[in-house]
Amino acid sequence: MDETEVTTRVAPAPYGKPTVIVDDVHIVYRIHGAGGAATSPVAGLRRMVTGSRAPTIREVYAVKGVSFVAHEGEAVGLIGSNGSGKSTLLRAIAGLLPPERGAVYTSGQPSLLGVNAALFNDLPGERNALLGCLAMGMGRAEARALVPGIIEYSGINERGDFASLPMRTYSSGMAARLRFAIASAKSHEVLLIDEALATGDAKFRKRSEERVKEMRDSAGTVFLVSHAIGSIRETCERTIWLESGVIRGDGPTDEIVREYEAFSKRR
Ligand SMILES: Nc1ncnc2c1ncn2[C@@H]1O[C@H](COP(=O)(O)OP(=O)(O)OP(=O)(O)O)[C@@H](O)[C@H]1O
Repeated sequence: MDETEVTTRVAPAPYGKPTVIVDDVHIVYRIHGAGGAATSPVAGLRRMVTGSRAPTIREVYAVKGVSFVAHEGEAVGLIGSNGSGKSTLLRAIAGLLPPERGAVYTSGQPSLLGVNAALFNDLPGERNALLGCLAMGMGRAEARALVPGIIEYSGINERGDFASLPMRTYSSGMAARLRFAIASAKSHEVLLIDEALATGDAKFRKRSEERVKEMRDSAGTVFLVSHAIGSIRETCERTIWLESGVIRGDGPTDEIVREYEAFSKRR
């Protein structure tokens, strides 16, 4: 494929109604006080001579005119090189980053499950599970009833009673498992998962892949950002490939992954 060509082969699958519409979205980060390129000694000297001031805002154009539609019952993989804009796009879908141009329309409030999902390090896992359920809008009785199942599903107690110990005593994999278990205790219309499964071991990855499929099958829409191409293949029948903030491919996972892998080998 020509490097500038964009592949769009979304099969007319029997999906439900659109849940996420991303319409020509552009995202720009502005870093205040970054000084721009004029921080070199020569630029500094020029500023001394001319009396000009250093620019204080630097812009990073992270997403450049991205458009697509996702539907009920779809699991969509997001792949691409480091810094290609995957997390930025996910945060924009979650409503956490306002687009510079274009718009995102979603049915309901999407839930973003990321590596940084807010859990409290000084509180035990079981307390975090309760708070997580309350934060997702559940009543106290419902949340309490779900906690044992969450702990069981996360598997954090497989090597002792870790649920009653502060989260800071957990390995990063255990924390990731608990985070995923909390998020998946509720069914989401749109669930956005950013590398959250990556630190789990093989057994947990298998289990979380099954859970993603269940959510997709119960008419949710799941987006999965991952460098673990195996997980993308396993859970997503559609994949969007981003490169430098632009969609390079959007279609059946097998085809898009093949093109991405060929591209990665050429680099
Ligand atoms: N908070 C921020 N402020 C400024 N620039 C940012 C910020 N977050 C990301 N960027 C920049 O935006 C671009 C896209 O980053 P993003 O994290 O979305 O990429 P990614 O595809 O998720 O990368 P990775 O695979 O490494 O996680 C990069 O150039 C990055 O440096």
